[in-house]
Amino acid sequence: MIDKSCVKCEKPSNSFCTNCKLVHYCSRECQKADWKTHKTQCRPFEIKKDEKFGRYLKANRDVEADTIVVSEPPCIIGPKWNNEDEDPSSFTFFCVGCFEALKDLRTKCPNCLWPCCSEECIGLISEELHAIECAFLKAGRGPANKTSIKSVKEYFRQDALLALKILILQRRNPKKFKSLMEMEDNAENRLLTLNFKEAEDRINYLEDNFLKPLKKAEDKSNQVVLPIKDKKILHKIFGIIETNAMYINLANGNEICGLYPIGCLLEHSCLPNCSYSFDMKNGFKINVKAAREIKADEHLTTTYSHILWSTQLRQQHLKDAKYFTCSCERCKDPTELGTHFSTLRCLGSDESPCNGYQLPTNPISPNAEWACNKCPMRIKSDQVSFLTARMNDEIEKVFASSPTCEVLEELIEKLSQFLHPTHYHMFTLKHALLQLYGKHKDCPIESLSEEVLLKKLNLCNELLQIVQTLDPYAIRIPIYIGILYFEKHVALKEMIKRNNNCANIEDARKCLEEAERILKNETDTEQGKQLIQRVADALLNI
Ligand SMILES: C[S@@+](CC[C@H](N)C(=O)[O-])C[C@H]1O[C@@H](n2cnc3c(N)ncnc32)[C@H](O)[C@@H]1O
Repeated sequence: MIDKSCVKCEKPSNSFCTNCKLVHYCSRECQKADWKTHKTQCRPFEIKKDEKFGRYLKANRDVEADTIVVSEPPCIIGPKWNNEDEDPSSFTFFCVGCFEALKDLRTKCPNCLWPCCSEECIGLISEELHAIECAFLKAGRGPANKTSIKSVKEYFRQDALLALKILILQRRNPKKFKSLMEMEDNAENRLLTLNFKEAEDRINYLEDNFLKPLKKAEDKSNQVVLPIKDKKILHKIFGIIETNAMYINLANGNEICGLYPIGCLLEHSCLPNCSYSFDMKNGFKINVKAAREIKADEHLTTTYSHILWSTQLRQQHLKDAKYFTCSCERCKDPTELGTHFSTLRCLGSDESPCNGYQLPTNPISPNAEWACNKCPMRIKSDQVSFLTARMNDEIEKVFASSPTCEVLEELIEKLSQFLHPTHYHMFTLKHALLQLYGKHKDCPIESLSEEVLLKKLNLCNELLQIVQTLDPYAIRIPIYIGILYFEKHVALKEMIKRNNNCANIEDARKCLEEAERILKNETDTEQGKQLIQRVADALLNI
C-alpha cells in the first residue's frame, strides 16, 4: 500500500509524483528537494549493457500502456546529415535558425551570413539552436566565388552542420558533449563503408572551411578554442550521428535530426513496445510512451526500419545503417507471423508445375536459400531480392503516373502469379487500389457496382488483419491503418444506403472511432491533419 506521508518530511500528503505515482509529497519544495534521490527510482526502467545490444533500457517494473517512460530535451538538434541529393550544389537549403525550407539564399543571418528565413528568426539567437555555431560559421572561409551560384551552394552545405554543432559543444556545453561521446558509434563496423566514405567528404569540407582557419587563428592568438578537432573525433561524431540520430518531422514537411541521451538507447525490434513523439513547442523534447502494457524485465523497444518491408529488406537496411542482425520473433519466422509478407509463389518447373509457396529457410541469414513448402524446388536469396527489387521499380513507375483502378488491378493480377496474395508488394498495391474505389468525381462511391463495393470492403478487412499482426498497437503506421478504417467505413456506409444486410451503422461508427483513436497524435504532418479532419467530419455525419 502507498504510504500517504511526504517522503521528504513525513507530513500527511495528498499529492504524489505524477510520473511514477509511487511516492507522495506535501509540497513542490519537498518534491524538488527529493528529486536527486527520486529520479533514479522514478524511471520505470534501468539502463543495462551487454555484448549483443550495447546499452539498452529494461523495464524495472510492470508499466501500464500509455505511461510516458521518457520525457527529455535533446542534447542537440540540427539538419539531416544524409542529404538525398548527391550533388552539394543541388541540396535543399534550410534556415539555420528554424530549419524552414528556403526558396533562395538571399536573406542571411546578420552575424555569420549563413542563409536564413528572416533576420528576425528567433532560432538565430536561441542558445539551443543557431547560437551554438554562429560564431564558428562567421569565422569560416566563405564561398570561393561569391558570384557563382554553384560555389555559394557548395559552401553553405548543411549535411555537416550537425557534426559541427556537436564538436562545438565541447566548448559550449561539455556535459552534453560528454553524454554524446558515450553513444555507440559503430567505429569498426563503419570502416570502409559508403557511410564512412561520405563522412570523409563532409569532414574534408569542415576542415577546409572552418577547422583549419580556426587552428590558424588559435596558433596566432595562442588560445585554444576547440581542443579536439581532428579527423578521428569527427569520424566518431559522424558514427554517433549515423547510429543514433532520430528523425523529427516538422510541420512544414521538412525533416531534421535529434540526439537524445535516453531516447537514443531504445533498442530496435520489428515488434516494438514503445512509441515516441516530439514536442515542437517545447524545445523538441521527446516523449516516449509505452504503447502497450510492458512487463518487468522486458526491453523497451522501437523500430529503426519500416514495418511494411519484407524481412529481407529490413535486415539489409539494419545491417547497412546500424550494423546488426535483428532476431525478433517476426524476423525469425519465415511466414512473418503468418502474414506471408515475403512469401513467393513456387513456379515449379516445366515438367512439374507447383502451386506451393517459397519461404526462406533461415530468414535472418542473408544467404540462406528459399525452399518450397510442397516440392523440392529451391531458389537463392539474391534471386529473391533481384526479383522483388524489379517489381518494386515497376510499382514505383506505375505510382508515379497517377494510375487508375484498372491499371492497379492489372498490375495486381500480373504480380499475383509470382507473389503470395499478402506479400508486401501486394499490400502496397491493394492499399492504393481500395482508396481509389469511389474516390474520383467521375467514379464516385454511388457509381460502384455491388461487386466492386464488396471488393473494397474485403480488401480493407484483408489488410486490417495484416496490420493487426504487424503493428498491433498502431505505433509505426497509424496513417496507413487510419486510412483502412476510414475506407472501411466508406464502404459500409454505402452498403447501408443500398440496404445491404451485411452492413450496419454501428460497425461503420466503430471504424471511425478506431481511426480517430489511432490518429490522435498524427497532428505533425499535413496528411495526418487532413485525415483527422475527414474522420471528424464523417463522425458528425454518421
Ligand atoms: C541507437 S543505438 C542504441 C544504443 C546503443 N546500444 C548504445 O549502446 O549506445 C543503435 C545500436 O544499438 C545496437 N542495437 C540496437 N538494437 C539492436 C538489436 N535489436 N539487436 C542488436 N543490436 C542492437 C546496434 O549496435 C545499433 O547500431
